[in-house]
Amino acid sequence: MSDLLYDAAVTDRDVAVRLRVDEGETVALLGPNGAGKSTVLGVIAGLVPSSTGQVSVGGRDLAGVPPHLREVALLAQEPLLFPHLTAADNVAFGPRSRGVGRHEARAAAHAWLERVGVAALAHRRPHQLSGGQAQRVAIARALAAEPRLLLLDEPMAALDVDVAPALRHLLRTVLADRTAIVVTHDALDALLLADRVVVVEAGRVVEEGPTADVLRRPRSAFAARIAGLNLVAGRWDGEVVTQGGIAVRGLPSEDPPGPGEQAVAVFSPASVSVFREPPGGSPRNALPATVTEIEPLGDRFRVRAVAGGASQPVPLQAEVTAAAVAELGLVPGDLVNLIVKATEVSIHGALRPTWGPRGTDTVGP
Ligand SMILES: Nc1ncnc2c1ncn2[C@@H]1O[C@H](COP(=O)(O)OP(=O)(O)OP(=O)(O)O)[C@@H](O)[C@H]1O
Repeated sequence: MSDLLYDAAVTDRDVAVRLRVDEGETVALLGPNGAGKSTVLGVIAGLVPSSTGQVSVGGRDLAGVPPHLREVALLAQEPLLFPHLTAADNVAFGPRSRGVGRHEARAAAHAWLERVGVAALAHRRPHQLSGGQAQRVAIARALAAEPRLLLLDEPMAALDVDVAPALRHLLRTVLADRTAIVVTHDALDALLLADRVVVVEAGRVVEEGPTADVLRRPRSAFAARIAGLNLVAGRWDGEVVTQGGIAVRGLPSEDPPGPGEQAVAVFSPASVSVFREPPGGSPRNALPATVTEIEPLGDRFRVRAVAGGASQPVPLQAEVTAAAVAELGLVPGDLVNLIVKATEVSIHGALRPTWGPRGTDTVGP
């Protein structure tokens, strides 16, 4: 069932977008600067007036509904906490404004702070928190309001790279069963947080689809710039093993899969080289595959190939120099070995329901 139906235009910004988010689904909104992503979130949250169209959440038309009555919470890049309130009071603010009693609101605030890992900081004010801690408090505050729809506007953009992985892990857990839209410039965020991707360019939707499909075979210029990743899904057994028996070693991320659990190996085509023969005794991954397509990509070539045979195909791609293509004399149909170092492969536990439950080799719907 659809939870958000959005079909609205903001004429003076030339942003006209149609968007649907189903109950429990997380959609990543991708696009270049100025594409209109924040405008869409602003319209949903009631902060930017739309010129025409309609927005409904849970079947309720939001026309004329003030922001605080929309059951929508917006988490911005900057935590935007109330500076004069403690972390706990910031989080209790939502329940309090819904009429929840002081005692109960405090208890709820502490439970949320606990859940996001900063219960020990409940009495601090925002200026006594690091960027990552403040963003955790902001997540707790957004969730404590019990929104029907959660909007996240590049929630990790303002954070140091070393705190982003832990926060991404937290968001994965938080978003697993929630209706949400996350604006991001990061392919990995889209992959790990979202079921579906909608790409906006110059105020219009140019592409949408299941995250893994869009990232693997992007059709819009923007998606192509951030994506084109190799994704191999399977069972975790010290390496990711597909149903077809392909095994990929790599570095487990902050979300390591448990033994026997579903996992996904992610690596860039640029880290893959193509050989006719497998290099003997090498610690690298060597994936036998059949070349399906060779396309020019600026001064390089993208070699598309399929590993795992016809019954369990795993599409893969390598980005190689023109010299390498010429030297190997590559043509579609050739049998090759795709070589990638384990250190270039990141391994993630497959939490999202779109990954794995059907036991498929490839990531997809
Ligand atoms: N407050 C505003 N008043 C008028 N026009 C605005 C305002 N904010 C943004 N715009 C314009 O609306 C269009 C969409 O901007 P928006 O901020 O929604 O894009 P975005 O995709 O969120 O970009 P970014 O990735 O840079 O945050 C742009 O042309 C922008 O210049």
